[in-house]
Amino acid sequence: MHKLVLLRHGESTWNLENRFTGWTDVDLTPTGVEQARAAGQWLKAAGFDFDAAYTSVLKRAIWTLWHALDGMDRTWLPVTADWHLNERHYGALQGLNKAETAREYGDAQVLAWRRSYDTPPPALEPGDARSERGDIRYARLSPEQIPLTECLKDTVERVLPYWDAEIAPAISSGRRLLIAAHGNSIRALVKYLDKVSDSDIVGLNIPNGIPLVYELDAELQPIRSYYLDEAAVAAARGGAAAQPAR
Ligand SMILES: O=C(O)[C@@H](CO)OP(=O)(O)O
Repeated sequence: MHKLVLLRHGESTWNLENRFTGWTDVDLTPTGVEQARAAGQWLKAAGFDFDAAYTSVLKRAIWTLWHALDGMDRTWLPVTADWHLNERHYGALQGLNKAETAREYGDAQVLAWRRSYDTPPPALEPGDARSERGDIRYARLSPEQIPLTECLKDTVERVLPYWDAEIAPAISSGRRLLIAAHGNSIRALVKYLDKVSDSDIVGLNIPNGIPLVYELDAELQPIRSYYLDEAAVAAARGGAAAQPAR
C-alpha cells in the first residue's frame, strides 16, 4: 500500500482579505505559518515520513511546505516546485474581493466561477498588468501555456499530465510523497483519484493546512482517504481523544 499526503497551503493574506487569488503570488499570514507548522507536527506525531515533496511555484504553497517540513525536522528532503501544481488561474477576478464581486454579479454567478467544473471566470487581457506572461518564473513556457483564466476542468487538464509523468511513477516506485498545493489543484487531484462527478465536485472544498491522506493500492487506486487533524493524530496514538466521549 502507498501513502500520499496532500496539503493545501495555510491561510494566505488574500484568503484573509477574501480576495480571488489564483496565480497571484501572495504570502502566508502568521495564522497560515502556524497551520503549516502544526500540519508538519501532526504528520510527525502520527508516524508519517516522506522521501520527497512537491509544491507549486507560488510562495504560499512553498512556505507551507517549508514550515511543515520544519515541523517534521525534514527540511533537507528533496523538493520539486512545478507550475503544474499552481492554483487554478482566476482570470480577471484575480485581486477582486469575493463578497463585493458577489454583490455585483450575484451569488449564483460567483458560485459558478468559484466551484463549477467548466465555467471559467472572465479572462485577463494578455496586456493586463496582472498577467503572469512577463513573470520570469514562467520564462521557459510559451505564452499560450500561461493561462489568462481557467475553470477547474482546465486545471485538471494541466495537473493530470504532471501526475502521470512525475508523481504517479514516483509513488509507484515506493517514494512517500508530500504535496503542498492549492485548493483547486488539490480538488483536481481529488476529482481524479476519487472519480468525483462534474456535478459533485461543486460541493467539495479543501481546508487550509489540514493534511489529506490517501492510501493507494498498487494500481494507485484509493483504498481510503482522510484528513489528519489534531483529533486524528490523538486517535492514531491511542490518546484520550481516541476514547468515545461520555
Ligand atoms: O482565490 C483563490 O485562488 C481560491 C483559493 O483561495 O479561492 P476559491 O475558494 O474561490 O477557489
